Amino acid sequence: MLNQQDLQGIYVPVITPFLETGELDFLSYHRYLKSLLTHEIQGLVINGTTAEAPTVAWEEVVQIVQETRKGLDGRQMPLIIGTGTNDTVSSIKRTELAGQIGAEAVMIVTPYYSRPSTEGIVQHFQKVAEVGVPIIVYEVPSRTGIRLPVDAIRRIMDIPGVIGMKDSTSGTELIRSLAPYDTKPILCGDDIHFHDLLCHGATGGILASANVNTEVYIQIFRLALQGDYPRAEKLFDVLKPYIHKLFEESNPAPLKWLLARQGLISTDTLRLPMGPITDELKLSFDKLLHEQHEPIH
Ligand SMILES: O=C(O)C1=N[C@H](C(=O)O)C[C@H](O)C1
Repeated sequence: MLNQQDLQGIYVPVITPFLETGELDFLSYHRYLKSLLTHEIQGLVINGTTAEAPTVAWEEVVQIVQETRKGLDGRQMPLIIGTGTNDTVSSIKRTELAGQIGAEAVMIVTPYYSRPSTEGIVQHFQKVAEVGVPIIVYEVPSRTGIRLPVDAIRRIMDIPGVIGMKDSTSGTELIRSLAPYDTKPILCGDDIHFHDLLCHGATGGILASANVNTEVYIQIFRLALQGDYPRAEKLFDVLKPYIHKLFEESNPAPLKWLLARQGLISTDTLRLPMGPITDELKLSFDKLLHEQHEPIH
């Protein structure tokens, strides 16, 4: 099981490759995973936003975990599984099941859609934490429609079993508000703010864009760890145009297109209501890739 000290470095949220028919494509998954695992990443996040969690059934998540372990071939690497929903009971059930299949931690998103009260949200995290699998709180207002007040985040972070947070709040306001307190580790979950958050004490990131240029992300993290933020920023500036393109349309559609273009997955198929990127983005992404260098796997 993960603890607070483990929340350091680059965690990569994996995609879920599909065949054109919409079924899971494990041939592609293994090719993609093999390439990813050539890097010294800290761990993998399965069933996150990047994995299209809303359209992947739990039975499929179990299969993906099994295939991931096969791909790891004995290598020790933490697997974090996304088990948060907007229903406390189902989040508890999924967290129990994730624990049974060996999740080292789970990622629990702020419950969305039903607009629960702050009190209800704190209780949601308390109940899920009682399962006993370490929790990474995932705060992503742009997707959930809720921005938790700092007090509530502090209460949630204080829950035993919560080991840290993935901050996707688009900026440094939250991390700066938490800085005066002895808070648990914060991982950046908003790719374009990775360097900014490192400067404010983030201990790493869970970054969809680190599926490509992975080595550069690792270097940026290492430079920040040494306190060399200017060099880290120089490297990060190189990544910015890619990050902008990867998030110009909903993640993970641009990422899947890019991985398919690189031959790592066989198609860029997404499950509806998600769909492929527009021709305009394909053209402008191609232009970027020709002007700059192709990303490093
Ligand atoms: O799946 C994830 O984990 C991530 N999802 C975010 C999103 O798509 O909103 C982006 C972040 O890079 C990681």
